Amino acid sequence: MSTDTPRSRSTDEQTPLRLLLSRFARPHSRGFTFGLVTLVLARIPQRIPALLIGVSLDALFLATQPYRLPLVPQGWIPETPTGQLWFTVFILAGAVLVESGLDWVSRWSYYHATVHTLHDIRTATYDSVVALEMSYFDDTQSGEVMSILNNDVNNIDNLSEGVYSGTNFVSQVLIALAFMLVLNWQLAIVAALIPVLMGVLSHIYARQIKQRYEAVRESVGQVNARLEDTIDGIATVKANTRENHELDRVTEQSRRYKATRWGAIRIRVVFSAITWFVGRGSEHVLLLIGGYWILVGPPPLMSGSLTPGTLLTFFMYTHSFLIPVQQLAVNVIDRIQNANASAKRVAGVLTNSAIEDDGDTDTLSITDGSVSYEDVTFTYPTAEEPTLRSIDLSVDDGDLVGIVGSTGAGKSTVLKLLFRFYDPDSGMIRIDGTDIGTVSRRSVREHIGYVSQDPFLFDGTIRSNIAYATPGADQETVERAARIAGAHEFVTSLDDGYDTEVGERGVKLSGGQRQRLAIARALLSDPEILVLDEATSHVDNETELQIQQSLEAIAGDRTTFVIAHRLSTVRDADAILVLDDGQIAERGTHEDLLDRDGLYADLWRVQVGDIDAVSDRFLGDVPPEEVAR
Ligand SMILES: Nc1ncnc2c1ncn2[C@@H]1O[C@H](COP(=O)(O)OP(=O)(O)OP(=O)(O)O)[C@@H](O)[C@H]1O
Repeated sequence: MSTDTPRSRSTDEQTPLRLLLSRFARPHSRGFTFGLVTLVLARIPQRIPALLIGVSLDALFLATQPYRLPLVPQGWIPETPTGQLWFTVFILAGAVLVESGLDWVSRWSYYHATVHTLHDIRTATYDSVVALEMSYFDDTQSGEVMSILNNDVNNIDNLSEGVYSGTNFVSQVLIALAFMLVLNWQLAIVAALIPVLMGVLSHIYARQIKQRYEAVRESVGQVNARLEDTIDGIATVKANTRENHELDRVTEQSRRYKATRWGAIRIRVVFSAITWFVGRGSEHVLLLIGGYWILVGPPPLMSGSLTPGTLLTFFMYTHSFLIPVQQLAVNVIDRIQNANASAKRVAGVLTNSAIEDDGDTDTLSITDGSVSYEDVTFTYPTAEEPTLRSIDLSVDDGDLVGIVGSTGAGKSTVLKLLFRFYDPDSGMIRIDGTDIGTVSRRSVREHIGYVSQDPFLFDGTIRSNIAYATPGADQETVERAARIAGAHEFVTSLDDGYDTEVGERGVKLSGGQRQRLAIARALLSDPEILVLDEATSHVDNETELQIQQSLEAIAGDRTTFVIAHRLSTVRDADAILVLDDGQIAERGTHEDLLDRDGLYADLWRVQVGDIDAVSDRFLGDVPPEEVAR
């Protein structure tokens, strides 16, 4: 877990944006503030050229006014027109220089703070995602999760951009208006109507676009989920020649995305046109009022004089803030609403209450590794009926327990509860007498080695995969684990041995090879309890025999659970549990169970090919494809 961005859920009802600002932007507030203050300061020199040009027009070219500048002592201004021209150009150059310098430090500071904030949001969101309970991943497609972690986090950049541009545009307008007020306050009030009008329009726009952007972000997630699904299953798609079917499904999602996106763009285009028209029209009204004032005299409700130079300055100011005001009304609102929709999805993860180990600080300490289930009943969050009912079992430390039963009987689920991937509805699971529901999940998992049905290898070398849970392990220890798992021989036959790159998800290895590496990985950390879930399902008969023979070595003196479809794998187990429809139907050693002549005996007969001896009851219960397995 990252230390600089602690995983903490907000308890109060914050809006997504506020949550992100208070949690992630605040630590970088100095960079943001400095960036915004210098941005605003840069707008002052930006407004000087229009003023100077107006004054020069009146004083130098029309010669109707003396050369005078607000706040500049008259003694500083040269007396000759040529001197005044040089003075004008000198100040213009100085203004541009100061503006560029301030803009440079402003961007540097602001964007530096932005990339750091986004980095913190990204890592904290990832941290929160991996901390979520398994049920979140059961309900959410991985493409959707990726879309939040990637697209939505990146999209929050729009918020930073929006705030920066918004501050830029607002300060451009306000500072221009301040200059205008000094020059001619009456005309300045007319000019101020333009941003006010735009403000009203942008308020309407913001309300219209909000929901549309939320729909867009949602459909981006759905498109990603669809794409990821088909790319993950590309071999199945090709083998079943379902490329066209998948294309149709992707096209359908993409069509939905296109429709939501177009809905947002349409509104944006319409508002762009309206604001542009209103802005331009207002500018022309200002020109009309100013021109009338110069040619005829002050219009109604106005008094005093107006020079052509001042009107030119006004015209340049209003013209220069037309684009910012229009951008503010549409683009900035657009960016902020777009980012807001993403912030909502990111905040949904950050504030998700289904966090593992939330508040569980006690840790499990294991001395022996005995395990007991006491009347455990469990229902998957998305299921209606319990998957496990009244499971009772007691395993002494060091025992090897086989778990068998037909497909879907609940074998994997029994052991998922041991890892606290889920907690039981009722009943209790104890390890060495401690109720695992009272200690942190991490501490439980640290003591259990796990080889799943479909072991996952990470992109990297064989060595790094074996040492995944024990990164500091030396070569000798890695090799020892690989030998026990029956992997050393094939690894050393590869050109690069333990340095062989396995490819994404281990695609460059066979299923059996992946499984053996996963067993080596589980053994390396020398856990007190080991869970092998169908660890021999992908291996050939020869390898299975090897693993079966070495099962004793693999199990060592640790408590070991082996889920097996091939009953031969567990025939020497200290105890075999036979699961049927979420309940333990039978238990005992291989011989006990054969003597009992129940479900296990039938399963055994099927596996040794003695189909004629299988009981009618079993044939009635079990679907034909299961008999054939
Ligand atoms: N995440 C889940 N959400 C809802 N139901 C689930 C989930 N995982 C498994 N199930 C259901 O729970 C039941 C038991 O599944 P489980 O994987 O434990 O069976 P199993 O005995 O290990 O089967 P198999 O031998 O085929 O691996 C099945 O009906 C399955 O559909």
